[in-house]
Amino acid sequence: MSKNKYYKKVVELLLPYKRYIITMSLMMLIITVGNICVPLLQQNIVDDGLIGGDLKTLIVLVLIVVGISIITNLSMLWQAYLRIDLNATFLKDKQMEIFNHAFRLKMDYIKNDGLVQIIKDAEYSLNNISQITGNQMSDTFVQIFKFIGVFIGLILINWKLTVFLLALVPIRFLITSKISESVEKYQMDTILAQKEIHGWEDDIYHSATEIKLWNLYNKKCAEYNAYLQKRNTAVKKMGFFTILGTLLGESIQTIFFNFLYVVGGMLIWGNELSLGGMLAFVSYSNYLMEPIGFISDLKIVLSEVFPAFEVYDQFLNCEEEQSELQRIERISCSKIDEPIFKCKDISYSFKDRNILENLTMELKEGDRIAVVGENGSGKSTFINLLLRFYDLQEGQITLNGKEISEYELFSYRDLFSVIMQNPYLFRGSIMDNLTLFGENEVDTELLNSNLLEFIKRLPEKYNTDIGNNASRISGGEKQKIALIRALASKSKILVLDEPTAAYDKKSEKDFVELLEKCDKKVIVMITHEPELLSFTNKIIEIKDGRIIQYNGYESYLQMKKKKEKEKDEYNF
Ligand SMILES: Nc1ncnc2c1ncn2[C@@H]1O[C@H](COP(=O)(O)OP(=O)(O)OP(=O)(O)O)[C@@H](O)[C@H]1O
Repeated sequence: MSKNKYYKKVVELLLPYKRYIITMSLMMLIITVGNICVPLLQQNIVDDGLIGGDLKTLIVLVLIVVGISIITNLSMLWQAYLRIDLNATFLKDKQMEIFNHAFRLKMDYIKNDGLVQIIKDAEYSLNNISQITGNQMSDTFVQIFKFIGVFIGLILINWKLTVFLLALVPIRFLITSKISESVEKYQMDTILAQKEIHGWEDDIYHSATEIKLWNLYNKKCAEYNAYLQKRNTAVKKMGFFTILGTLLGESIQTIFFNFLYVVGGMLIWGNELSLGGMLAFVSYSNYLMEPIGFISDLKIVLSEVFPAFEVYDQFLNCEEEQSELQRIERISCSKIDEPIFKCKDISYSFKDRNILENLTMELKEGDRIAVVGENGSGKSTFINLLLRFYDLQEGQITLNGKEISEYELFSYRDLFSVIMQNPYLFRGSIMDNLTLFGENEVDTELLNSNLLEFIKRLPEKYNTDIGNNASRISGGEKQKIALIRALASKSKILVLDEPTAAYDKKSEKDFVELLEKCDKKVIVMITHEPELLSFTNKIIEIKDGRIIQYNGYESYLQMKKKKEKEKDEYNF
């Protein structure tokens, strides 16, 4: 992004908060007027009051100065409150933006980086970006107004001294401009190092058990140390250059400030300036120096913000599954009662590796389909295409005659109830998970099913708190709750990926009994369990990217036996 684009971005980001900015500017205007008046009054206090010996004038002038100070301080307080409010509101709005966007991202991004890392990276950039509504930034606006006020005041006292002081501005700007280039570079290094840490942490948080089992604690500590070291090196360099910029600027300022006495003395001796004027000028020149410092340091602050824009923009540019416009334009699936899916010549590959080739098949009411195949043959890939987690690369899938991409995504997904290989249960009670916190109605028949027998043995029954990621119940119990949750939903199609992997034999039988009674119009399951295969009326085997279809378990078994016999004969 070019520098101009960065500045445009700052304006774009602040535009929705213009009411805050206008009110804050009004406050600043009051402060500015105060800053113009006070040095002039100060000059009169010394010249007319102190040196002129007029007590009444002195008291009146002092009271006016005190009054102005009270008004400007109250304005500052109100302005500071608005600034805090703006910063908090900006952060909240942007965090919601991150959450909304992250959850709508295409599955590819989520599978590659993991949602935790995506959100953490974006939030880290946001924290840097939020400096544009933070203290330094809005203080800089205060300082700009202050600068204008004090500048006018000082010009009125003596323009020659003011011009001398202003010669400082280009020198200070040149220094910060050079320094900010280094700050920007090291800020980008810091963000990239932090991204690596987020990815690493995401992996570590999911592998606590393995780390203990394999005694990897020391190794992982060393890895963490190396990552933190890398980030800290960048942070330290960035911090060093930031301070260097400020210190160099302040040193130049001090030199100018001291030489002010020399120039001022010459003007007093030449009768171009009164002593009161000189004293007022010196004390208020500090008010001019402060804004100059602030404004030039702003460049350094922005050089910390700009690299964060880059990373945040990359996040925002990641494609969503469905845009708002698509949501409105697409057809709703809510009226579909009898779904018929036709898959025609579907091919799918990861990079250059073909997974599925010219897959053609049909799913319709009454189908009880098992998808079988070796590990890595593409069973989950097919399910992901059906659920629109992956975009089709070749071929088409139609639902009741229309391409599935023509349907509105959320209502399309409502057609399905899915149990993934490793289902996730939310933190809460068993009942919370069965009803999805009140979203789902679970009828008594399902609640009384044999599969939920285990709940009766729990002291708190359905109110049992299952802990984080169902850590307080067993793997089989978790799968059972996930199944009942799926069966309770009003969806038409049930998709199951190895649904009984953690079941005992009896539970498998209970499971099949339950499926026999369920009202789902289509059931698709990835399984190799004979008990489940015998329940199905169609078996689809994925082999070398292609599919072989069998009309039920019997024909599948016969074909398997035939092939084994042929193999034996060949070997013999
Ligand atoms: N995001 C990905 N990037 C690259 N390759 C992938 C990705 N996801 C899956 N694959 C590969 O695609 C192949 C098919 O994966 P898929 O998960 O569909 O297999 P599967 O038949 O469901 O396997 P399993 O029975 O082991 O669950 C695998 O070899 C896998 O390594």
